[in-house]
Amino acid sequence: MILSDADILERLEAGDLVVDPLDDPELQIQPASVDLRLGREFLEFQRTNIPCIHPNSEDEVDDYVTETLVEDGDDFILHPGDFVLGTTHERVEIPADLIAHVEGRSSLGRLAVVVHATAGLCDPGYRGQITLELSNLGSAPVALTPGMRISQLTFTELKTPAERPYGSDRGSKYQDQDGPQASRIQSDDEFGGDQLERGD
Ligand SMILES: Nc1ccn([C@H]2C[C@H](O)[C@@H](COP(=O)(O)OP(=O)(O)OP(=O)(O)O)O2)c(=O)n1
Repeated sequence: MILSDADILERLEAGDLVVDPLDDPELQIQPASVDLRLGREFLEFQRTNIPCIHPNSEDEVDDYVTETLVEDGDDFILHPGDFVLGTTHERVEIPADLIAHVEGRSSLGRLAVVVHATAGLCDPGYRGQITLELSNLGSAPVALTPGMRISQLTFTELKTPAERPYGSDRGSKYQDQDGPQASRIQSDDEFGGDQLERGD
């Protein structure tokens, strides 16, 4: 079951679902979603000196990105073909019996701005800001202004609460992230590895 505006408000008031700060609930709470605003930090991949990003490399992906902080009154210009990481201004806490989906807003989609290139799921138990995978599929640069409503979160109730919510497990490498977080895929190995053995 997907939560409606009334359900979302009820869960926010109960305090187990958190969207913080929610400065303008009337504007941000939509019929079945919550609009989230763009934060001011961005991570961009350096285009030089990267031989290849290898998930099994010892190098952290953080070594390959540069951070930009957009000052008050400034915009971040997303050029055609660019891919950058941004962040929601809001921090969320998803209770164990809900899963949240990060969706783009139609108004930005119509400008060819995609908010999550692939991953758009916030696990039950997840806490933190949400890293946005921003790309511009169009042919015109688009100005992104910190504070603009950039994405929306929908919430689906699980049949039963997760037994091992995000954060209780040995993975959970993005729990409590603050600002855009580059991929930590390299730490997959220490959590059991994703490689097949010969004969698998
Ligand atoms: N666009 C997104 C999608 C997800 N998340 C956050 C919320 C998720 O609960 C958490 C982990 O997402 P995934 O499970 O998709 O990521 P991984 O499987 O790579 O990480 P892990 O091994 O930690 O589960 O990251 C985010 O910040 N931005």
